[in-house]
Amino acid sequence: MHIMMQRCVELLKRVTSSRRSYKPEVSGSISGVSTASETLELDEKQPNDLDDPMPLKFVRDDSLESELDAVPEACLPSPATLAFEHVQLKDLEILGILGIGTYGVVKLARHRPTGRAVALKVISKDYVVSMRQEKHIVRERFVHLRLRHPFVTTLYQTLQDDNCVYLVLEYLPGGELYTIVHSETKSPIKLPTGGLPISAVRFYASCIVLALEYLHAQGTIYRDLKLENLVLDSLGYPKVLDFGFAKPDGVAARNGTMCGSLDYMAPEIVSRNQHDHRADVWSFGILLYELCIGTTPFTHPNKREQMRCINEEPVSFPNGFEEENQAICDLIVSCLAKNPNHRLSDMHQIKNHPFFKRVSWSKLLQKQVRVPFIPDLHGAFDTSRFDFAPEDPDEYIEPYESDGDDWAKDF
Ligand SMILES: Nc1ncnc2c1ncn2[C@@H]1O[C@H](COP(=O)(O)OP(=O)(O)OP(=O)(O)O)[C@@H](O)[C@H]1O
Repeated sequence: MHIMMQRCVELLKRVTSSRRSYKPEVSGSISGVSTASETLELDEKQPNDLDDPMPLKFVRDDSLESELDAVPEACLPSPATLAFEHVQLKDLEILGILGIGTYGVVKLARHRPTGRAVALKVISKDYVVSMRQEKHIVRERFVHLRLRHPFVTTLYQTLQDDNCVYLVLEYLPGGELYTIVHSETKSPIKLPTGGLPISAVRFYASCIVLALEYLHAQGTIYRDLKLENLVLDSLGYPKVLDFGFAKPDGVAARNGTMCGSLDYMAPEIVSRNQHDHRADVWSFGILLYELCIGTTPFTHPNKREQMRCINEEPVSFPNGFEEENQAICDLIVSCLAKNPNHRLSDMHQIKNHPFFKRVSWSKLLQKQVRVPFIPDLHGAFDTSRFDFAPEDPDEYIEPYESDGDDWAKDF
């Protein structure tokens, strides 16, 4: 494992309590995948295999250039639309580590000139190159910078120095939705039987519907919907973060691109068929199930068997749940049709489903509805909703030696 990531993982391990047993602290990637039935070839730097209980993130390079060509220029961010720009690294006081992802360490920082809290996603250039993820990181920046929505994390700016690229994000102090669903100690609304009360499910799901509706209208497929990528703001509203797998939808996804977390992955992605925004509808169905039940519906310690379940097994609910919760179960089943042509086709159809009948979408968008859980926070720098680790003063960052390909030039 890369040394910087390893040090951060060690640091967080010291403070991390219970996490999803099947969530990796740093997940792996599979390269060279050709068909689902073939043995998946693993990147030698990631010693996982299909029988490993750790989940994998599936990544395969696809051409960025043609996707960028397909995005109308009007969609690109104008500097005038950015609310918080001209941040310089020297102005950021790093306070500690909020989270570790596959590619980045996310730190809390104080912007000294304004006194504002920001989340700084730090990504080692050496790590990016060693994992052959240059195009995905460039795409994350490209897609995320132009997004502005109440339920999408704002990316203010990107930066770079010799060894790292940086994403300067708004800090969301309410913690991950994962914590609300799974934590025994930090979730006052988690049901003893697992899952959340249906009214809370409806609230979080409605916000996510609006976020996905916005992303799809922007021509972006998100492709990485999961509880860990939904973080609450100070009012308790969830926001989508992490656009590492998002892609402009201008060009249909080619065969072969596997991306996202397997638990949430649509059958057409698992089977390496073409996919579009309906892959997000599937992931939304999985998320709904997890919000209700407390687990995802297609899990198995063996990844090949899990893929078979995703492709073949019908979704089933615990005893009695369906009888008492017909509307949400119907919605889940309609999102989890194996064939994307038989699925609810878009967020508009989902909004019109009876489960959301009483939702006032306009009030929700203005954040004027009753929230099931308001984080108890003390100030803009409160980290109590995270497994926060003070920054390691000895943190080592692998020096980066460019081979001449200036992939980070726009950061
Ligand atoms: N803006 C933010 N505010 C608060 N916490 C954040 C923010 N951004 C990220 N985090 C925390 O850091 C974690 C990792 O961030 P992120 O998902 O962006 O990294 P990643 O490397 O892309 O991860 P992944 O493994 O999902 O690809 C999140 O799950 C969350 O806990």
